[in-house]
Amino acid sequence: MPDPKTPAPQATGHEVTPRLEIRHLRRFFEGRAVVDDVSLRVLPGQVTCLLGPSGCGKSTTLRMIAGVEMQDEGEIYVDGRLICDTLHRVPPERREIGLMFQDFALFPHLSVGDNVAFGLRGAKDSKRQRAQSLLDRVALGQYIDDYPHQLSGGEQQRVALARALAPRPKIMLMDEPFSGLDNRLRDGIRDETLSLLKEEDTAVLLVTHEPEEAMRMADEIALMRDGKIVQQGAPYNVYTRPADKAAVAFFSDVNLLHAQVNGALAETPFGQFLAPGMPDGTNVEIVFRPQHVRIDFDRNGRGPEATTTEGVPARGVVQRARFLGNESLVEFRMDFDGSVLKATVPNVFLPAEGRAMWLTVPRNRCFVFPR
Ligand SMILES: Nc1ncnc2c1ncn2[C@@H]1O[C@H](COP(=O)(O)OP(=O)(O)OP(=O)(O)O)[C@@H](O)[C@H]1O
Repeated sequence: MPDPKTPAPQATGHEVTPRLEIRHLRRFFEGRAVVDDVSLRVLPGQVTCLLGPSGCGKSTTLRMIAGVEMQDEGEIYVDGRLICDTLHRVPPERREIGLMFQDFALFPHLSVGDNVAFGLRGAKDSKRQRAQSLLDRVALGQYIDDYPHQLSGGEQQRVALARALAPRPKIMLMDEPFSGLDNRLRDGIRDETLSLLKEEDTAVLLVTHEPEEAMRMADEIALMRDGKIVQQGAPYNVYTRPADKAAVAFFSDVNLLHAQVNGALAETPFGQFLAPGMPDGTNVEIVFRPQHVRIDFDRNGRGPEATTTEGVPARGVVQRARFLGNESLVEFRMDFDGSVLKATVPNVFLPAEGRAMWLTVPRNRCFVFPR
């Protein structure tokens, strides 16, 4: 058994002790590291989203924290106490960790109230009281004596949430918990869930492959790829200062320009881009999102004046324009090399096919990465 007094090695007197901390977790399947040196911390009342494409190792990470899977390397700490390394492990039921998965299963033969109270100890009255207060909180108080089959899918999901929260877990692990819900229900349930978890000061580690869900829910996003965390930070920082091209592309469509560095500058048809610290001859990709492309009208064969912040305009011809509801997507075939660049514009903007327009790329919205 790990010594419960063993502190997390980096804990100091001044910082808040993370509710959950994992250090250098590794898990191999058939010789392949599906979780490869993953470290992260979640503070009380904080939501961290483990975000990444299918198969990148998110669920395996969660299963190791829950204790249903054993890591090959690394340690797990709760409130600064070691609960699991490769030699010792606190069993899952003693980790004070709640689980909520997409395929939650309520007990069909138990009432809603008994489902919520299932993991509780103590007197019947106090268990019912706790169940009632949590059900009230998820707006299902009046269904305490009903049975799961009498509730809708979304309502059952809220019961599952109340059940997971009932024992007041220190940590809640959630694996795509909202993906089974239809869109109309999802936003409301997500927001309710979040406020309930914050109110209980629970540390949440939520796994999702949907960037919008992570942006909506997370205090911190840990972007995962091929078993590794490639970037970690507040949603705004991960979105606006992506670590690499794939990190940009995970959140939105991207446009790409290829160039070579000369004197710390990359020359393109949109003018020069700064490439600080990159040696001459480095092949780079300039990456920018369609929403940041500026569109200007053609003025007798010319575009707007070049500026240092916007660079040089390049001419393109509208190939296709579609209205997507909140925005319009316009695809341009560019004169300089025949490639297609995408631009999105709020609301309705549907220029005719074949119309010439000028595009510029604001420098503060571009990312220059070595290829
Ligand atoms: N028990 C196992 N035996 C062998 N390979 C496994 C096992 N469990 C997971 N894997 C593999 O490990 C990799 C990571 O799986 P994991 O379920 O953690 O990914 P994920 O990011 O959660 O994906 P998804 O979102 O699709 O669930 C996958 O390639 C998967 O096939």
